[in-house]
Amino acid sequence: MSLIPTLTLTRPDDCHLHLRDGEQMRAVLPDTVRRFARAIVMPNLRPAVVTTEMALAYHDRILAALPPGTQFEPLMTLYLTDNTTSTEIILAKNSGAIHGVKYYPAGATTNSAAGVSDIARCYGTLATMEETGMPLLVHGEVTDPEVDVFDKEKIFLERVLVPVTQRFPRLRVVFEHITTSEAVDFVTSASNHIAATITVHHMLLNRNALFQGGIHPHHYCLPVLKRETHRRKLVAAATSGSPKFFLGTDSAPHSRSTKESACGCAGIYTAHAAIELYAEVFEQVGALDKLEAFASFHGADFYRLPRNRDSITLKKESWKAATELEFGGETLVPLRAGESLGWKLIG
Ligand SMILES: NC(=O)N[C@@H](CC(=O)O)C(=O)O
Ligand SMILES: [Zn+2]
Ligand SMILES: [Zn+2]
Repeated sequence: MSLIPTLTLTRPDDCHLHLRDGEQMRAVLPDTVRRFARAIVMPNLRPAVVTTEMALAYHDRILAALPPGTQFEPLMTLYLTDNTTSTEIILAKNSGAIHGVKYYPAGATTNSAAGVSDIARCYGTLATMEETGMPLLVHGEVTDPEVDVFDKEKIFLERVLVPVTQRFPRLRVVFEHITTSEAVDFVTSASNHIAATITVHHMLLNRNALFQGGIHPHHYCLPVLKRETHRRKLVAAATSGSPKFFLGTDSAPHSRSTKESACGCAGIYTAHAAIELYAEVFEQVGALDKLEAFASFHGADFYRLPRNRDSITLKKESWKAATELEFGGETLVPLRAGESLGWKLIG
């Protein structure tokens, strides 16, 4: 009998993932496929994935890029714009391949220029989403330049999300990559069809990580890292066992040159060690027994998908993350580059 602890889980799903496209997608996809059965794939390509037809074409490009002999189901999303029609929502719903519609406030994050200028313009579309049960996936930050960058999520909640959920009380909503204690409280007390994803980087790092001994572009993402009190609240929510919180890495690859720049891109790459890093967070608070539900059950249940049937196994063994990874002719720097991790994927 081995004395080294192992952890076997139902194979998890990543409910918030950026796969990019082309050669870049081909470079990062194997990391996700090794760990996850399915992922909710974000539509913020250039050009944005605004129609069902574009989403289905992207779906097929992902399948064509899978490493031979592997199984993976991309769960597609549409990119909401001021001009998204109810007809498009119904087409998306009927396709069976599109599982959510992503709301980026215009200018809030990477490739959000084509996003929504004023959510009131989308009320007709939201009504159709409410009727058809199509989830609204939300990047919840205001773009008002007078709002402090660390308050953008909290103010979005007050100004936009609370009013929208009151106006459309049956609308299914995923508040993506939440970072604040206010967001945790809102989701906890909201109705059952309002849920949230939590990234591993927002649970591992507080905002000091941006400035430790100098500026760290590879710790820059949106929403930006928050103070320690918020980090703790996210860990408590993720490990609480509540079905409203589930795994969404928001793994967001950018090349080294676009991150290490005078105006660096937002996004942290975690797909190379995603479930291993979540295991580290859950272990730190003595909640490894809550990891499987958070990673493998709550997201599937929210999206009304069958739970996965196969499993993955992690072993308590130290290994070093690569210092950089190939990224379609360039390189990218993953989280923990060149540093140790305590859990290793073994099958
Ligand atoms: N999270 C990020 O910092 N970046 C994401 C976009 C997003 O999820 O907001 C990206 O596409 O790079
Ligand atoms: Zn986002
Ligand atoms: Zn994202």
